[in-house]
Amino acid sequence: MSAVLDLPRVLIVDDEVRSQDAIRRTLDEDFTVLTASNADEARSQLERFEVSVILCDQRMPGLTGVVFLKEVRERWPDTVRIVISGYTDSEDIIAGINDAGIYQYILKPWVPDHLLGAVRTAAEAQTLQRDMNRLDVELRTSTPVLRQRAANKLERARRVFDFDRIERASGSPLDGVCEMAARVARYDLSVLVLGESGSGKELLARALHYASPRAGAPFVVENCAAIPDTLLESELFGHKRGSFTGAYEDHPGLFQRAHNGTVFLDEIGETSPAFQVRLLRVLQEGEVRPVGGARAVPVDVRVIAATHRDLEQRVHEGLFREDLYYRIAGVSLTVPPLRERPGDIGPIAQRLVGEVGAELGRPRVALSDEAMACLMSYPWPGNVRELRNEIARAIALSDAEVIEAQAFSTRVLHGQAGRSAALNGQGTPLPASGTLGERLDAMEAMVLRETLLRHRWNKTRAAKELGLSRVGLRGKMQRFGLEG
Ligand SMILES: Nc1ncnc2c1ncn2[C@@H]1O[C@H](COP(=O)(O)OP(=O)(O)OP(=O)(O)O)[C@@H](O)[C@H]1O
Repeated sequence: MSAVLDLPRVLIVDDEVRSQDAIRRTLDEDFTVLTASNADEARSQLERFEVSVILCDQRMPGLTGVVFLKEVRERWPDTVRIVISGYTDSEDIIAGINDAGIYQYILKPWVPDHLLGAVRTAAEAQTLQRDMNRLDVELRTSTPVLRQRAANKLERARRVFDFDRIERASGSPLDGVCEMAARVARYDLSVLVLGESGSGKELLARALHYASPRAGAPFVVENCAAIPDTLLESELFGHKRGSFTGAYEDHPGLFQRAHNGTVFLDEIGETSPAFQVRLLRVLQEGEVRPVGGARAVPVDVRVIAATHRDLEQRVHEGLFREDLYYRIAGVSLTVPPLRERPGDIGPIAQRLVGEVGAELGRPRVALSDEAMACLMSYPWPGNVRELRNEIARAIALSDAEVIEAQAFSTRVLHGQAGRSAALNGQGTPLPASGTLGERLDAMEAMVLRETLLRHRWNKTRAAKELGLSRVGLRGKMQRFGLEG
């Protein structure tokens, strides 16, 4: 470990000691570097130290980096997550970008300056988030200068998480939802956000928090479906040292960390009856009793809960406590699924291209008109999250700065096929006129391009799939002007 202990901590998880050393040498001057060779070692480092950034190799003994980082997101949400991977792992990683909340992925062989820059930016992002969480304390206890600084930071956070951050077309059904959320923000009512998975419930809850008088105190998120009951209780209400195996020290719990702020309880509909009783008691009494603790601790939080279920129906079925339902559903807001507001797809896609492009180091990428039309005609069962994943995938798989529709997955192209007579059964646009030879040529060019895209322009693999020799494939690529 580096000698200077007050530098931000970075944890490298890699089973190859030589890679660990190379990364350590790159980061050593700016960070306190910790290392782990496997998930168990990484967990014990995370339990012992506050880690700003975790850099995890995608290939780990027993599990993938992305799977491990999902766990890190749930248990240590403040640690910014970066994955380092080989070229061939990118599909897996793109699929996990949202689930594991990966801040960035870095391809091997990495360039030292690039790696250092990425980790510095990640550490700054973590500091900003942590600062925002501490604003409340600063505002209440510090000198006028510090108070002013804290107020400025809060103003910045308010701008970042403003309702305008929720992209939508003018006249979108979301206008009414945001208006209502902005109105209830100033009153200390509990709010229940309903909507399909990936539709933007958390984004709405965050905007509501930052528009509320509690904005200076933390906004903390717990996904109630992600962890088993007993862990959920200790996550939310805390635990005392020794209260169960693995409880090595006192742990304050999210309700305490969110004191004066907002707790966002995602997927509340998935909680067990036993947990619902405990949560109800906390909300009624305004105090939490850590697992294994004798004393209750007073907490003042606003609860925003969310679910993709019909919670009223679950109450009728006896699966959700009625008294808890009325506690958490002071006001209900519904985020409509993306397919019910197709006008929003365009503005959201534009924003996501900008955001994801910047994250992947491709700030100038844009969508072709045809690609945009393709996105707009797909029903998006996974809502904005699916749209974001699709855009991330297309950017990563395409070398060009203008993303064409062919860079999308066949699922999305296929969705377009269902609604357009000009498309064949593969979802590939066919020329509407021309001789049979010309139309077959156009189709052949599309099949070649689609296959090459999927194999990231690896000619050996594309030729193998198509039953061609490499030379044969190269000849066809030249004929159709395809370049990789
Ligand atoms: N209107 C929007 N404008 C821009 N980004 C959006 C919008 N809606 C959602 N997103 C983005 O889509 C992703 C999913 O949104 P979010 O996490 O808020 O959905 P959710 O409904 O809470 O999902 P889940 O219930 O599965 O947790 C996030 O990256 C979010 O920033």
